[in-house]
Amino acid sequence: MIKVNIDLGERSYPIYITTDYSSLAKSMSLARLNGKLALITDNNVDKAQGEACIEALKSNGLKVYKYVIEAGEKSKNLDTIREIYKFLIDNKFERNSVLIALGGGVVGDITGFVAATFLRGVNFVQIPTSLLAQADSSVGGKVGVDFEGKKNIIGAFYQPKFVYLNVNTLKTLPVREIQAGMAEIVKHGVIRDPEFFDFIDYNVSKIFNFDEDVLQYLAKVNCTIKGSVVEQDEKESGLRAILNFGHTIGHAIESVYEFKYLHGECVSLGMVAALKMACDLEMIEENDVQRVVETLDKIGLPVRLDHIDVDEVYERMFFDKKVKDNKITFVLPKSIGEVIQCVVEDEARIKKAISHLQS
Ligand SMILES: NC(=O)c1ccc[n+]([C@@H]2O[C@H](COP(=O)([O-])OP(=O)(O)OC[C@H]3O[C@@H](n4cnc5c(N)ncnc54)[C@H](O)[C@@H]3O)[C@@H](O)[C@H]2O)c1
Ligand SMILES: O=C(O)C(=O)C[C@@H](O)[C@H](O)[C@H](O)COP(=O)(O)O
Ligand SMILES: [Zn+2]
Repeated sequence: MIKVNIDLGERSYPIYITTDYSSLAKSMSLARLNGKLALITDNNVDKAQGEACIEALKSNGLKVYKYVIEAGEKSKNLDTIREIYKFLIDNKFERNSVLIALGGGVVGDITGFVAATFLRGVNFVQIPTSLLAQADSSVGGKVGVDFEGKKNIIGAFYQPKFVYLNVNTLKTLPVREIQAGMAEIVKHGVIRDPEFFDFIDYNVSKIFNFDEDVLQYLAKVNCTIKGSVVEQDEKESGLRAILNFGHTIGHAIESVYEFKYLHGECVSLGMVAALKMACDLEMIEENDVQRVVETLDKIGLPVRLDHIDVDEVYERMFFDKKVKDNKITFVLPKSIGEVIQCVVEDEARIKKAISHLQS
């Protein structure tokens, strides 16, 4: 088992990178979590992973209350939150209770938000089962839901007690979801680590063939990159916004197309648009842009769309959390491994970047 620590003072926690559920019960004891347990999952994950995970928890003699939501982004809203609150109240959950998120980013974001707000905060554990959740959403404490078509507009920062990352859960994940998860991994390489970017590019086929060593190394470096950014700026007052590379345009595409495209797919498109904008601004070499686009393409991620409604996407970008005084801050790469934050006010330039996505 590999351990990565996220150092946030009294909110510090370990990420355990494993290949099965056998250390889960021990991890619960180590974290001194012995209150009532609610496992929140979705219908797909429940079918694929529920039994093995619950069996592992029960080996501590723990009773597990399970709540299953419908899979997909459309569940990431306040209606689902309300139903989970009712479930917890009906089953008399108390302050020392533990909410376990078993699933992808949707389950993690929802469960974390309930944990942050129910009884003003109960214990929270992340067991990420999608590649995207293992590489990104289970780490760093951003939790929340979408509202009226706007992404993550209601939420909190709330850290888990630990993250239990079993790379073999990926074996039951659909290929399209693995591709989507890879977008956030490529993002980490582009914003912080050129060697890691090369590693990803070189190992694409091993990743898709579930090579345990490659997957564990991938998870370790990802969590270390994301963790180091979060450690320096937990509440996103500055540096952390670099983790939003590709998300300004990406989130807008996600909302405009009403979640027809997966989050990771939209991040891929958003990264391509940001790279093109940086190239137009002569900040990055064309060659670096091409390398990232080729890697995304090799993974099977979208790098353009048959049709893109440039005006709609532009309007929707103004709900981004990086908007201040109606001006948008973009995260733009200078090279593979380095990004800067930069206000871009020129509407024509922004629209040109979006229109680069039209095939
Ligand atoms: N909090 C953060 O920092 C953060 C970071 C990145 C993304 N996000 C959010 O995460 C969400 C996307 O996460 P996601 O891509 O994991 O989506 P998801 O949670 O919808 O999971 C993707 C799909 O895979 C299924 N699935 C997950 N694990 C499985 C497994 N092991 N076997 C079989 N099926 C499995 C799910 O049921 C779902 O259908 C978005 O809402 C995004 O905004 C949050
Ligand atoms: O952890 C972060 O910080 C991120 O920005 C990671 C993103 O990949 C993630 O999609 C996040 O949920 C986006 O946050 P938002 O604040 O732009 O809604
Ligand atoms: Zn993201």
